[in-house]
Amino acid sequence: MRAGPRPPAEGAPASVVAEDAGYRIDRRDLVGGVSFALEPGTLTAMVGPNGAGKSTMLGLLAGDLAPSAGSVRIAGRLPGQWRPRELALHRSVMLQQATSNFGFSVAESVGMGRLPHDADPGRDRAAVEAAVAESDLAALRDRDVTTLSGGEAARVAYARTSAQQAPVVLLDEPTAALDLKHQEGLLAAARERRDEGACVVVVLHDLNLAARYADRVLVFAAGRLVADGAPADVLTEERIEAVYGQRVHILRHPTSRAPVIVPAEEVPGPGTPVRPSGGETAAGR
Ligand SMILES: Nc1ncnc2c1ncn2[C@@H]1O[C@H](COP(=O)(O)OP(=O)(O)OP(=O)(O)O)[C@@H](O)[C@H]1O
Repeated sequence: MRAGPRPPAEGAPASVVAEDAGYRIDRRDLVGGVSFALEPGTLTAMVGPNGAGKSTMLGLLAGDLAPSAGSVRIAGRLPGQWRPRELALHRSVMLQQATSNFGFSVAESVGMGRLPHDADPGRDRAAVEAAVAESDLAALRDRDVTTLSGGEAARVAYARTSAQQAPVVLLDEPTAALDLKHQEGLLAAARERRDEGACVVVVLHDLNLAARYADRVLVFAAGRLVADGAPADVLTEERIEAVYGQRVHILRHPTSRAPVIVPAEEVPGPGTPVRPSGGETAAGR
């Protein structure tokens, strides 16, 4: 059994609240006028085109960036009201560029997620073992982290976040480097954290993963929150085209009925002969 976050008490404050939050650099609003409240026991996906402000928003939620307008509260408190270790116990963050800790093994690197906790060898070991198993890292546990592939390193970064067992879990494109099976595994693990009562926020580019795993989708465009709601309500053909400039069709997943988003443009199928644009083929010469 994991000793994860407990379900919230009745009347507990929302896990994270952004109120008219903004972040400005060089007279440009990277994020502006964003408001939402995320409850414990929910999994929220933040989606939107490159440069829309998702990572900046995650940095604000984490308390790593100070808003230049409005406010962001974690469990009712402003970031400045947390001591660093307390904050690390309360929220875990997986950044987009997870760095490798030179000279450490996979198990040691995952164990770093336990640093904010009071050392309790039994509990720490159990948390690390659970996180190693959850991210399918048993066969790699003694490997030097600097020798890992990109996807393996991302799984270690997620496992470290998971071992932290924080009630707020913030993940920035955690599946970007992962193969199909490990993408599903990671989001299923994130959903388990949600079921244990955590507030999970995940930045995703894959709208199909967002549609299948998220309870709620926040769509960002040009630093603004342009849609907020259940995946089927938010991920419509019109909105995706407007936000991404890409025409899509929305199909339905055969079992879950979740939206399945596919680009509208045809591409040649695998059996389609590729004709040379002109002149002779190499074989015909
Ligand atoms: N330190 C900075 N100085 C200037 N501009 C920045 C800085 N950090 C981010 N930006 C810009 O702010 C915008 C939002 O960046 P952000 O990383 O939040 O976007 P994103 O939605 O996460 O994008 P992606 O999907 O490409 O990861 C981008 O245009 C980016 O170039």
